[in-house]
Amino acid sequence: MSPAITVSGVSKTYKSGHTALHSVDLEIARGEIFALLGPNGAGKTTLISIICGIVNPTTGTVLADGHDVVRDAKAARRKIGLVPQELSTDSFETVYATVRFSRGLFGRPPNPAHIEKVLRDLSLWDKRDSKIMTLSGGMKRRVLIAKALAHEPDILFLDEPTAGVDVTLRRDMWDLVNGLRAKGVTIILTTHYIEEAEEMADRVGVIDKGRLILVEDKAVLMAKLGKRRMVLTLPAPITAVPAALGEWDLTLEDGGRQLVLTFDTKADHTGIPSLLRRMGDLNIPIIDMDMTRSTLEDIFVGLVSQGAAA
Ligand SMILES: Nc1ncnc2c1ncn2[C@@H]1O[C@H](COP(=O)(O)OP(=O)(O)OP(=O)(O)O)[C@@H](O)[C@H]1O
Repeated sequence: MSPAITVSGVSKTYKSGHTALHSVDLEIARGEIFALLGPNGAGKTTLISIICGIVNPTTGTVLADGHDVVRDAKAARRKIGLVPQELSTDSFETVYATVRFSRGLFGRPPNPAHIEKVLRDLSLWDKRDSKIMTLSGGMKRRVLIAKALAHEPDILFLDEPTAGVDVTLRRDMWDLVNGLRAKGVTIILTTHYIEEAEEMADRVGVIDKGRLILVEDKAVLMAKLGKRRMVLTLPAPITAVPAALGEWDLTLEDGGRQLVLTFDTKADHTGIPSLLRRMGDLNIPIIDMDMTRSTLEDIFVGLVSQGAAA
């Protein structure tokens, strides 16, 4: 089966001369939930806008469900729903009319049962006759999602779905994403929130300064995330890890002054109590003990700052 999205060699230089994307390649499988992480200005919105056919790439091609988003724009767009960051117009229309109209835009026949389901799923049914301009920010955000789902897209883009939203909407959003996942909808979300990627994504991509610098299964990243370090500071440096401590995953750092144990927090045994007992038996003194953890955030910040140094 062909991928849901194929991005090949996509670059974007705006009229201002600023290059927002440098030759991005990315494949997204059907039914996958893909989180695109990156700092402000990294190029996330530009990439999404190109895939959705709103912005033209300077070079490269994008296929959505096999349709070229520039040459075969109409067919590609029918497959795609986009939840943008902001509601661009404060409409006098009602919620129901707005969402129904969105469906019509994509040439889909009317389906009141589907519109009702979408509005109910998003707790908007009671507000169906309200004018958009009278709604709270959170409710407007729900309308954006309803509009994107009105034409039953196979691929849904969520651009910063939970930036600045309250906890209830955030939870509803996660439930909604899980419901769509169960139906086989492909979901691509951009986010600043690492925990959001951890909660929802199958795969994570990190974009920095217009370059996709990492694409990885979340499980692999979480395995890295699960690593912890216990740092034992010794009163005097040693030249090698003592042979009697060979059964633990130990390394020497800080010129032999620190003995570092790396362990997996998810493992049944961290090895800490037995190591400390053995060191006591061997009369190896310790003057300080510290725990550090590598998180997805660390991995992300590390990658992005490496990019900054380059
Ligand atoms: N229409 C435009 N004309 C010129 N430059 C633009 C335009 N749109 C975006 N840019 C620039 O391109 C870069 C990438 O912007 P983009 O909005 O894609 O980043 P982002 O990762 O989505 O950031 P954020 O998280 O802040 O939304 C930024 O430096 C931005 O200023």
